[in-house]
Amino acid sequence: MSHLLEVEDLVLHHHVPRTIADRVARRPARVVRAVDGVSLHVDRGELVALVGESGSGKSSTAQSILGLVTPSHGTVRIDGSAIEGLGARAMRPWRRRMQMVLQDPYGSLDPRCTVASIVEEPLLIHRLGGSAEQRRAKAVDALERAGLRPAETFLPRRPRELSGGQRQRVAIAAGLVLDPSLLIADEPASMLDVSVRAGVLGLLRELCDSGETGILLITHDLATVAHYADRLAVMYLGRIVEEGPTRTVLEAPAHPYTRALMSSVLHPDPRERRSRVVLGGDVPDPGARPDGCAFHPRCPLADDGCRTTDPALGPVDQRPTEHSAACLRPLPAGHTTTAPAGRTTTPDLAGRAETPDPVLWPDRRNHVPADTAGTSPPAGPGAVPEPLPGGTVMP
Ligand SMILES: Nc1ncnc2c1ncn2[C@@H]1O[C@H](COP(=O)(O)OP(=O)(O)OP(=O)(O)O)[C@@H](O)[C@H]1O
Repeated sequence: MSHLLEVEDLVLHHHVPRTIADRVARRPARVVRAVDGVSLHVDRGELVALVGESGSGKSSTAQSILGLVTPSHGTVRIDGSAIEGLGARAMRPWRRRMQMVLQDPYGSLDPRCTVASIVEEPLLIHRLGGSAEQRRAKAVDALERAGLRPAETFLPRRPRELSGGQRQRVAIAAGLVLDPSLLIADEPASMLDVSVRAGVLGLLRELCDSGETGILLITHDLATVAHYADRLAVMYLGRIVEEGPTRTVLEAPAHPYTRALMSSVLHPDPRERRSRVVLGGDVPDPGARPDGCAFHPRCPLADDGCRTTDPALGPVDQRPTEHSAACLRPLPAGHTTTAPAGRTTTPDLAGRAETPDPVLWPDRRNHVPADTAGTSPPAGPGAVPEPLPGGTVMP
């Protein structure tokens, strides 16, 4: 059976025009490989999180899926039908089925409009909804589904009269009014207070649980999605470097980049001391992708092989699982690996063996059974923080 959304080998290259300085220096035009061969799928009732640092290509992936930009290569299928490269007219019915929720509930809503007109507008654009009464009824239904109850009391209000969380719910209602099968939410909670974030993300989870909608949630915040996503796809420099069921990836992050993202998440218990690796440097320029594994300049585990071999996304384990990583030395839970020096050991992010972080470098003895494992990392004896190359360690 076909997936609700299936993306295969998606590539988006931006051709950056030469500046005067480039011409003077006789530098060629640059090609930015914002998306560099992404494949993923989302099913109905499923919330898939696309996670990565700023500049990793998450928004470019979303825009390519939605047809807002034309991908250079690859296939995007909705319920088995290929939609990439369709013209505006042919794309119209598909646009209705794919709605986007943007990051900024302050900027995305017209301050002059009432909630009623904001939520009814997509029906008018797509010439749906019938009479004014029918459109109003659909708007009320969408607001209720977005958790704004009683919906009638919100209809005459303007965005400035609403809280940040309520504005984001209005934006979600404006997407829901078209009954989309796929919702792409680009950092929908990142501009909201922590106290209302959970409400908005919980709403997205509820929409998935109703079974009709699938959601691709784009975020840089691994901690937030841990509680809501069914599957994670971790993106680095235009490619997916690790993917799998959320619990599997968080319990046994196989790619050093995923482990570094996890370690940069603040732990709620300040008494727990464990080494946290905050990645040094920025995502490299996608116009000058490093040779070999693109993560190797920031990876303390990189060896000569990583500098020359570009690893493909492949299964982490020999057992049939959905957990994949693009790393020459992926580390599932309890695994040991050969450190650069040739010893068989469990290395820390610096490649040293003596003080493995029990959370990021799980050991079989610390393994948390699946039924007791929550989304927060298990407590364990804390390693004494020490500076690591390529990053900063914080207690
Ligand atoms: N129109 C464009 N022209 C040239 N380069 C672009 C263009 N749009 C995006 N890029 C580059 O493509 C890369 C990926 O950008 P993208 O916005 O998709 O990343 P992101 O992971 O969504 O980041 P953020 O979370 O900051 O939005 C970045 O290096 C960005 O500078």
